Amino acid sequence: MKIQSVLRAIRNADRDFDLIGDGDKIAVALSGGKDSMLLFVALGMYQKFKGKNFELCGIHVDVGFEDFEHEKMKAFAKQHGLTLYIEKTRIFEILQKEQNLHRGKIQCSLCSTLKKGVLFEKAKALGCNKIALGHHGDDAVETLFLNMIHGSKVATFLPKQYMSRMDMDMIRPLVYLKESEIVGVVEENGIPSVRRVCPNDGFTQRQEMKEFLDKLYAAYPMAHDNFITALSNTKQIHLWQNAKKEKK
Ligand SMILES: Nc1ncnc2c1ncn2[C@@H]1O[C@H](COP(=O)(O)OP(=O)(O)OP(=O)(O)O)[C@@H](O)[C@H]1O
Repeated sequence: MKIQSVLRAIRNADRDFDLIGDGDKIAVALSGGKDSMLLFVALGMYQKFKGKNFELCGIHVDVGFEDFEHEKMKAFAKQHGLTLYIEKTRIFEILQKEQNLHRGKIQCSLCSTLKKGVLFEKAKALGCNKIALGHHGDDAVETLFLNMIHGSKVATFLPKQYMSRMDMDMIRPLVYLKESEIVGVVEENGIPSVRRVCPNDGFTQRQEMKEFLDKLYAAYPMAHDNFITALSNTKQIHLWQNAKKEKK
């Protein structure tokens, strides 16, 4: 896939979900992974589209892992003329505390909450009104299945979500892309990603779900596009109306 196709996918998501407006100041949440690195450069290019007047910067929350390749990330931002802020934290130290461990493992949910707090605060301090995350279509489908399995709910994250507590929108401009398309485009365009250093990496429920869905797509290839399309097919939702439960 060419970078132009990524820009088209971003433009379509922007049009369909009203992601980016005139005068926005957007902070890309940069993990260093392929998705957010691609999002950062692609939004830098999208700024040059006609009628797109918004400011852009990147924020990386440094969790405190040893061996994280900050220099690679900084060099990448510099090469593309993008402004990057790195927020140093002691999140990893907090995660490793005995009382915060779950069955001897650090908790992804706590890590995510702490990172989000730092991210929002920095974005607010910089005067940003939107935070852009690197989630894509496959992430949305995985979230849907994880919510059904573990939370008895048919729900996934939204392409645009207003966070009232912080008075800030979270936007996900890559929702129309699949992970395989992102892998292709970052390879073709030499977009780097940092080495993964989180000890939980590869051992999460999300990773299991990814592997489960890959098997399902191998058996039913059409399911891949259909699942993503189904997420916005709101006219065709048929769920049970339980009058007694709804009264509660
Ligand atoms: N340390 C961080 N600092 C800033 N943003 C982050 C950080 N970690 C995650 N994010 C944001 O949250 C999104 C989802 O997080 P997740 O942990 O799934 O990302 P990842 O798979 O490690 O990397 P990526 O999605 O960038 O390939 C990222 O795309 C990024 O926008």
